[in-house]
Amino acid sequence: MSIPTGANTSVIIRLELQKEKASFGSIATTISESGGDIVAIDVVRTDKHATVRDITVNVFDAKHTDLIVELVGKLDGVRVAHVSDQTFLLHLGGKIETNPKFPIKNRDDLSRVYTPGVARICTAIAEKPALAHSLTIKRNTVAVVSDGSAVLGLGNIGPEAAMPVMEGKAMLFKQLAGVDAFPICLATQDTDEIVRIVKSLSPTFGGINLEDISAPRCFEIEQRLIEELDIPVFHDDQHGTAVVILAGLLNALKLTGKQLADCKIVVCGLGAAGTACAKMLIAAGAVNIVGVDRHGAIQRGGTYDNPGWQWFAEHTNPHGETGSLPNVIRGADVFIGVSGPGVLKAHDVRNMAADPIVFAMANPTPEILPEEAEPYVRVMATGRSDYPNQINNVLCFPGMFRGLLDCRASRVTEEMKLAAAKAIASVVEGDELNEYYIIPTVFNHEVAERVRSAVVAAAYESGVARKKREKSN
Ligand SMILES: NC(=O)c1ccc[n+]([C@@H]2O[C@H](COP(=O)([O-])OP(=O)(O)OC[C@H]3O[C@@H](n4cnc5c(N)ncnc54)[C@H](O)[C@@H]3O)[C@@H](O)[C@H]2O)c1
Ligand SMILES: O=C(O)C[C@H](O)C(=O)O
Ligand SMILES: [Mg+2]
Repeated sequence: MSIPTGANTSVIIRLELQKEKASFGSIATTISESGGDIVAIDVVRTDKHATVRDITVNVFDAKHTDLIVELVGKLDGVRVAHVSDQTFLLHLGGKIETNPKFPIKNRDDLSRVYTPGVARICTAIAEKPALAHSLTIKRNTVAVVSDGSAVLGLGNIGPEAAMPVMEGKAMLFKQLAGVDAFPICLATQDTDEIVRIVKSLSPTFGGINLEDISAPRCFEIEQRLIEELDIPVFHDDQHGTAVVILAGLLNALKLTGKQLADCKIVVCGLGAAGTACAKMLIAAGAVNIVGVDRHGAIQRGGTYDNPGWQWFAEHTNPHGETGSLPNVIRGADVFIGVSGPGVLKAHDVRNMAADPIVFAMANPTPEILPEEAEPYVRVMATGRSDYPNQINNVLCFPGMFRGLLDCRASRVTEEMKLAAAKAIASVVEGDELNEYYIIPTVFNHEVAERVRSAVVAAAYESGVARKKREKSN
């Protein structure tokens, strides 16, 4: 397969050009010869002798920007006045805000939304707490809670640095499924304290989306919150990721004609995402999974302190494979990476079975770049939006919570997750399915809607929906 590579971000380079000396042709050539893609040119001002232009250029990273700026700055009659990064610009002041549903226009309105009218609503809820679902934001609002301990693949970068990711998730909740989500980043990584804080916050919310909390603490935090709260709790990096991986794999296997039960699947990175993904694949029928972390493969029958790794020791590696990733990847049909950048090498992919499937999902930098895997791989996916086949939990969490909130489910069930995976896979149908299109894009409106319907149906079947089922005609 041949994979188009994408630029990562765009910068605006402000140039001052001396009309007599500078040639715009040579600027454009310099930028494009150094791999930059000019997407817009705006004239800022111009006079008899000089012109100032903003050139918007798609670039790969900061180093690439520096190279382009250096080369352009050396051209005759050109001065680089300023460089701004579009991604930073769009984060100025954060990405979300609160908006009232209607304006308070007069005293009458004021006395309804606020004192004294609001007191009647408070009293009604105090007498019947279930009314919070109909008379407050609870029924449409989700907390996106992180402690900043496993932010993307960037690691333990802390709560302030986690905020942009959580704000981004909140935007996606709203845009894709109409769910109001609040980013909440906590200044603690203590399990007991996180459980206590989230429980205390829960009256405001209809659901809790845990995000970027590292393994193994994430397992206990999620489990305790599920047991102690009456609203659904969902650790996105575990279950959202597992759902989308299964969806992508079901479709990729259709292309290769292989059966899940016959495949050797190597999962690399046995944290939140890797553990949940292996559990889900086994629930869906996988038999031969080998889990690998930094120290190598998890041994069948071994003893591990980490509860996730202990699960691998009890349920995976049926043939007792040993060694590091280059050893166990031999003959594998599928590689699933949820570890860190650059872990998988091209020669590892060459040693896989025929028609290898590689899901390199570490963010922002995958285990292997598509262009490196290209000569050897049959189906390739990453977690990023700038390559084909984006396998990212954003395909799951908006529709999942839309469904949970719509039927007032008390918790997330295994049946819901499996149904959600099948729903996502079903969006790519028939002839549409090919190596570059195994999974729908984030912008396909069918995705959240199908996931929502699948989750609601599964909630009623398993008896966890608390809203009366609406009669269908
Ligand atoms: N595409 C998606 O939707 C998606 C979803 C969740 C997580 N992820 C990515 O998966 C990665 C892990 O996320 P997580 O939430 O499970 O984090 P985590 O901290 O819970 O687990 C990460 C695990 O990977 C292991 N690891 C790190 N580097 C490794 C290496 N070089 N070789 C082998 N193992 C290694 C760690 O030891 C740890 O066990 C991150 O890069 C994250 O961005 C992607
Ligand atoms: O945030 C993402 O893009 C996906 C995932 O939740 C991750 O942690 O990498
Ligand atoms: Mg995450």
